[in-house]
Amino acid sequence: MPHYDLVIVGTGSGNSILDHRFADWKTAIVEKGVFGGTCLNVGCIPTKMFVHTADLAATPGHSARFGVDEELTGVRWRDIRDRIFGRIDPIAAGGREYRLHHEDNAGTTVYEGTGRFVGDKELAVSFDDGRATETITADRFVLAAGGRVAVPDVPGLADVPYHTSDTVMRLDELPERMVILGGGFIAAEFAHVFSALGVEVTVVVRSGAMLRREDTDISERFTALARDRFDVRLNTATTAVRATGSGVTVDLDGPDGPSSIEAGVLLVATGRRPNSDLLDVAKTGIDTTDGGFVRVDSHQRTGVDGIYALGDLSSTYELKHVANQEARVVQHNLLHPGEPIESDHRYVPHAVFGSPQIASVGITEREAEAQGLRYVTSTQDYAGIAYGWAMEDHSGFAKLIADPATGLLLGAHIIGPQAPTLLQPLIQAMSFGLDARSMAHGQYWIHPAMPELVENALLGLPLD
Ligand SMILES: Cc1cc2nc3c(=O)[nH]c(=O)nc-3n(C[C@H](O)[C@H](O)[C@H](O)COP(=O)(O)OP(=O)(O)OC[C@H]3O[C@@H](n4cnc5c(N)ncnc54)[C@H](O)[C@@H]3O)c2cc1C
Ligand SMILES: NC(=O)c1ccc[n+]([C@@H]2O[C@H](COP(=O)([O-])OP(=O)(O)OC[C@H]3O[C@@H](n4cnc5c(N)ncnc54)[C@H](O)[C@@H]3O)[C@@H](O)[C@H]2O)c1
Repeated sequence: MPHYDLVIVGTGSGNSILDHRFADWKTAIVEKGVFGGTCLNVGCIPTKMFVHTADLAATPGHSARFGVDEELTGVRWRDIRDRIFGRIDPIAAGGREYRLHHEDNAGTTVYEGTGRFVGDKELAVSFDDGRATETITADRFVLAAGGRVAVPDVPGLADVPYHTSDTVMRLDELPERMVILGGGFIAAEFAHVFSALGVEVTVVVRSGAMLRREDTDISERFTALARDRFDVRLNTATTAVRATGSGVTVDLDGPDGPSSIEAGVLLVATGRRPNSDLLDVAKTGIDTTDGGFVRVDSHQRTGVDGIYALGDLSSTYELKHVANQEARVVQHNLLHPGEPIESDHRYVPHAVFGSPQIASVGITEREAEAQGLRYVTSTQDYAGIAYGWAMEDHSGFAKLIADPATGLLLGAHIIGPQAPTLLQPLIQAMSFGLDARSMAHGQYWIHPAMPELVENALLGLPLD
């Protein structure tokens, strides 16, 4: 049975751990799918390439108010798709090739199969091509096996062809109509993408708002704007799904009673779940949460000596920048076990790249209330800053939540053009303990640029 110093399961963020400092280690990487994991192949990167393309396609729809009459004369879906994956697929293939054949990886064995624990630090790797299962052991493991799409229990769903974020970006043809189940990140981003490219989109949301985990003001504004663009069914249950003629019929039950929609494509976007069950982590003594996330401490250590976990397998954030940060922590702690460092989860931001964009860090007003904090808020509309006039923006805003005594920011939420870029200095302020007054007054703000949105929001905070 081959024994290693270190085995890494998963080539998403896990693939970034091995570098020249591990050259003397006997290492193995186990990957069941495409090298590079979710973000590169079916997540962040292709979706944002589609989002940017969708932004371009949507431009003629709102250019007339500037006195510029533009017309969208066509969308070449296959060209869009092939340009995007023509860029991504070679990167994944290059990553695989590097680990398999480059001299840097002379000490690394790549197992292109599925790992599953069968005993204490014993991992059985099975292969799709009929090769016999191999069992490997190691002193240390890094579990970076991510998560997968969670498919809801809807009657009939298992019997119809449906898509998920794993497959929908590789469609051969755009459908006339698409039904999206779910009102979260993926629904918000793909509704924008496909609607901008000419597909009639219906979004089915079981609660009363899209993106309801955002600050309520943000979620309400986003939902209102989404309803102007797509058919958004709120407070609606999906009761059944049936295959019909050219696609799928989705039976719904909402505030106006039962209804049905026929669509060429059904996209299921109702969340993801960690792969701890497929990896059978319990067999090596690893504990999981009720949601199936591998339990780790602040050093990314599981309860089993020498086994670390990171990313979507152990983190409820399910964000790439979190997985990457945790991978750096694990890398350090493998190399310097006597001086372990901790992951920093104090101010984890996220962004939703729909239209409009949303970016957020820290707590929402709802959370501030629930925690009984003394707080103040300030909201600045894009419409109130010069660049907002230039953009004719009438719906975006930045909302800040701060401690009135110290001026330290507790949360920052932006909805509107370039929201993630505008949020970054606020993340920096929170991370480095810069108070709102110092941030607003202690530097120049370029006039008349978009960051004046942030400056004015800071100045608007009614601090003590
Ligand atoms: C559509 C979509 C868009 C997204 N957009 C963003 C975004 O804009 N910004 C952002 O921050 N995050 C985004 N995310 C989330 C982000 O992709 C993930 O948080 C991140 O990729 C997680 O990285 P990871 O290394 O933990 O897991 P993954 O990248 O999922 O890697 C896990 C790897 O392990 C392999 N594996 C799993 N089980 C086994 C096994 N038993 N044996 C062997 N190999 C195994 C898998 O094949 C996979 O390659 C998006 C996700 C999706 C689905
Ligand atoms: N820009 C980004 O960072 C980005 C983009 C896409 C995805 N992601 C990551 O991928 C993860 C998955 O995205 P997602 O949109 O699938 O999940 P999500 O958790 O954001 O949204 C899931 C949606 O499905 C609904 N839902 C859940 N179960 C349901 C059921 N049984 N029936 C009907 N509706 C149900 C929820 O109420 C919610 O509206 C996200 O949590 C996020 O971390 C990130």
